[in-house]
Amino acid sequence: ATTKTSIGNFDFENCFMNAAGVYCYDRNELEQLINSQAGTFVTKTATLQPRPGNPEPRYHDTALGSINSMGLPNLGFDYYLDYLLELQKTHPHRTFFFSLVGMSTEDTHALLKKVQESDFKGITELNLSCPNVPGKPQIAYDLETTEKLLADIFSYFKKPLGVKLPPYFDIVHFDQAATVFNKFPLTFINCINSIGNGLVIEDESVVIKPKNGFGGIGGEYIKPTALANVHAFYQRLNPSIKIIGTGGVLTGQDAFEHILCGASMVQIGTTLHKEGPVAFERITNELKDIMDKKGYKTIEDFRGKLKYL
Ligand SMILES: C=Cc1c(C(=O)O)[nH]c(=O)[nH]c1=O
Repeated sequence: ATTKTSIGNFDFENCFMNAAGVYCYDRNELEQLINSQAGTFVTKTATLQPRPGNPEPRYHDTALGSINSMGLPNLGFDYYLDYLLELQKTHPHRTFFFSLVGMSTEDTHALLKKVQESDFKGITELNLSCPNVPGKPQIAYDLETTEKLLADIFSYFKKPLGVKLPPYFDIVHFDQAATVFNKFPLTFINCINSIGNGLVIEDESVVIKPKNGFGGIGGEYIKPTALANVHAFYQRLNPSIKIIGTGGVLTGQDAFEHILCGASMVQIGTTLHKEGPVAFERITNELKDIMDKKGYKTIEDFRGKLKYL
């Protein structure tokens, strides 16, 4: 079996990659992803200026997953663009993802105009779901603002673009969000970002410093919500808009379920943070074993073919 995939006009040798924010802060980490079994990588979400992020401790692993309130620490847009342009010379046959978001609408447009005018040939992931910048709501929970933002963006941005979404929890919200996304030539949507503002307690205390311990939840806790978001949008979106599945992938079986729900690419966050890039080899082999046992040659043999009762 092969776990290769395609998104838009881009082919990838493997349908696994990191989730933005994990193992993608600097060249050192991104190089490890390039040299791993991952089919591609996405950068840490970049802002116009570098950001130190929230006070530490701001990330904590638990038995069933993780909680984080990083606060968008990153080395700044130019750092990541420079590296991505360098990789276009050293790895001309590979396509990488550039995650970004502005701290304001104006910044977001400034960032995307810089990408549009640059020689970047990869895929841009606009993060509409960061839950950890105090005072900043998750953009994609405001569908009116999201529609206006996307309408403005697509008036000038002509390169491949997708959006990173927070989890939705209401069928009507799936309907409303899909109606918005279907209006635009999106290359993909990515479901889901961490489940915002959870709380993890050990003994009598929170485990992270920012926001009195409130943070985005990842890992095993969130797979049912991640699968539901992937499948809800798979059922509703134009087939030209691919779906990246993110959330709760620890094993090949978890990845198999994301693809059954309609995902064309699977991102790994918490498991990558805990296990390191070798996780890609393990999970890829586990998925291939499942496909071989079931007689599936490619992921298209079962993608989206979740059975109902
Ligand atoms: C980009 C900010 C994000 C962060 C963060 O930098 O706090 N954490 C997440 O779980 N998801 C995000 O989208």
